[in-house]
Amino acid sequence: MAATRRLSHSVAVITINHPPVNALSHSLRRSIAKEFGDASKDSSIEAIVLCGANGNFCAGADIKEFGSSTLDSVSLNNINDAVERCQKPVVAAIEGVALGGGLELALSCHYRVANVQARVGLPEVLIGILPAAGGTQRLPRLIGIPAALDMIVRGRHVPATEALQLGVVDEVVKANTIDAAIQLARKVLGEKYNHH
Ligand SMILES: CCC/C=C/C(=O)SCCNC(=O)CCNC(=O)[C@H](O)C(C)(C)COP(=O)([O-])OP(=O)([O-])OC[C@H]1O[C@@H](n2cnc3c(N)ncnc32)[C@H](O)[C@@H]1OP(=O)([O-])[O-]
Repeated sequence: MAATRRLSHSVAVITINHPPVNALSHSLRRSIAKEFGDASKDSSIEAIVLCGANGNFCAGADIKEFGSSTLDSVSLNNINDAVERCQKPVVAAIEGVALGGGLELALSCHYRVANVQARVGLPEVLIGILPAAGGTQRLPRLIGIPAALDMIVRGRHVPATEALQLGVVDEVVKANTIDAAIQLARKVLGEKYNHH
């Protein structure tokens, strides 16, 4: 399991890979933090796209690690704060599911592009916990308190088209989600240069 990085023009594409659903295990979090940190510092990189392998963005915390005493040296909160603070535009490309900590990671990105088949949600309540990696702050900020509360207390999976209407995602595409995210990043960069 690892996050890998490739370059498309000046956009770094970081792929989260932990089959089958890219659950955020301790070692995956370390790997994301490393790749993201390196991309943030690399002066040849102007924007970053975060995406998932295996047809999914990320199904959240690794349930198989719940109750284990692994020292949490790289918390998802640390990663999310670094993503949000990044000086370069960061775009999430969401295929499959972005659930729980996976959606919280996507919410920390500056923009979100979703495949039309994707689903997003905060299902924590269904397993007796609350979103704890920024979702209870970032989601209401993005879509307002009533809509965010509805998602948080019901834990339902919201289809991409509804997520677009609610404002959880910025764009929905039928195919080539990662390419669309790269395009969006390049468009944002173009706007930045046009304003200077
Ligand atoms: C870090 C900060 C705090 C964050 C907290 C959270 O994120 S809380 C929220 C945490 N997230 C959730 O509560 C989401 C819970 N997951 C789901 O809702 C569904 O599994 C699904 C929609 C992701 C896929 O549905 P589907 O019908 O297409 O497939 P399926 O259900 O048959 O699963 C396929 C395989 O994936 C495995 N696996 C799945 N999720 C996890 C996971 N999180 N972990 C590990 N493994 C996971 C599953 O065991 C199975 O493995 P197996 O047995 O083949 O070796």
